Amino acid sequence: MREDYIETEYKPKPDELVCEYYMEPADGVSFEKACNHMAGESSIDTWSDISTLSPEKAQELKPHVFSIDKERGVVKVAYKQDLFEIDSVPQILSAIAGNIMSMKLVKNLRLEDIAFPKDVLNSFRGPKYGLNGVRDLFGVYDRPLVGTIVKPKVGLSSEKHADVAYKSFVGGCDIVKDDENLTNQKFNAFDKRVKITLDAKEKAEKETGERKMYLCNITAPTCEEMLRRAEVINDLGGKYVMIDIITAGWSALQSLREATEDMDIAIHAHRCMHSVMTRNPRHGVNMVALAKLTRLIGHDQLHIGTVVGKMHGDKDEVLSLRDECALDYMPANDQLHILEQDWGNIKPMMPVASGGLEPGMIPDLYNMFGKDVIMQFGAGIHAHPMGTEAGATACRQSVEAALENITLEEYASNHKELQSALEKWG
Ligand SMILES: O=C(O)[C@H](O)COP(=O)(O)O
Ligand SMILES: [Mg+2]
Repeated sequence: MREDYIETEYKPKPDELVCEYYMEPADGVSFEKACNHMAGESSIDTWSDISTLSPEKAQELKPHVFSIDKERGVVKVAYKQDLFEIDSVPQILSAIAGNIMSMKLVKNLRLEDIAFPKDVLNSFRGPKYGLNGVRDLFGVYDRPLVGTIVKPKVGLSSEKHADVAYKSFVGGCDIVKDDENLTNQKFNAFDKRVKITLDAKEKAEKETGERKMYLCNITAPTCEEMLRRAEVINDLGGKYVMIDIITAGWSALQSLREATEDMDIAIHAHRCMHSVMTRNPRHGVNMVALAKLTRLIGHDQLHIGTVVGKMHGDKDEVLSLRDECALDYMPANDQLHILEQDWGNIKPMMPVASGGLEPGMIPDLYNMFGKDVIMQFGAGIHAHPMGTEAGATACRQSVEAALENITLEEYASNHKELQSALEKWG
């Protein structure tokens, strides 16, 4: 192992990918030694001197640890883009979040953020629709979009599923989506569900005069089957697919984005299982890095948390995820471990707030997110005392109250669905 990767005077070059890490060396290991091994193992080096690594090659490709803050455990590394297959998220992650996460020399290691150089950005498609394209799909520009997740998560027949979707649509939902663990089970097979739920969507569109979308989960055992399911939806005139991004895997996400280039299909990204990597603040991968990779690949909308709902994620974290989805230029924020990123031609993604939400939370969500968000309610609609349709209506009423800056109590006085929701959830 070479021990010359630390150069705190070094300034990253435009052809380098920069990573920020949080690092705790193992007991008895110096911070510098851990830095050198982490930078080497993630690029050109290994645990002992290797005669096959020439000084010239090392000079050309060596990583630079250009910033160290021992007190906070923060380390920044610049990697030459030639180290990577620059249009492959799996390969990039195998380097910058691969073996290094398992090294005995570090007690804890967390990839906080990745800043992509121009050539990497340009080798990915980014979202086809993105935030503004999603708005165009609905023709809705002046309010947050409202969605539901059919509940129960699993167990309904396809017919019952389509009926719950229909009631949600006519009650006021713009979006109905499958839950993350509903794919192609015996009780509710994919091909039947997608057909009759899209029929229910069309019926509701005719009755309400609003554009509606059904986000069917195409997560599948193989890429071939996932793409077949996307094609079925496209052939039926569906405009959306949903995918579980972590369990499906990065190659599947890239394959899906490539395939949808020739379809009229937007992609909804559900992040279930992300907490295996993102929840421990001292080890793993920050959700910000995963969100940036999802945007780079080109999914159109992503779950980012709610602050007020049932999942972990404080306000700072959720809002920096929102910004990383939606801004064209992300300024650096040292405190939040955010690196500067100019997104160039990569379109913004629509942020999605979902998990443990009910109508009474909408004004808080609106204050935090503004209009550019999809708010999704599972139990917050299907556990409404007057039923699914009224639950959806209560959500739309709450959005109206938030937009008009009227208290929910006041608005509820002549909107019975909202009144009933407030009585149930307080
Ligand atoms: O996938 C999701 O985001 C959850 O299923 C939301 O459901 P809930 O609103 O009932 O928590
Ligand atoms: Mg869910």
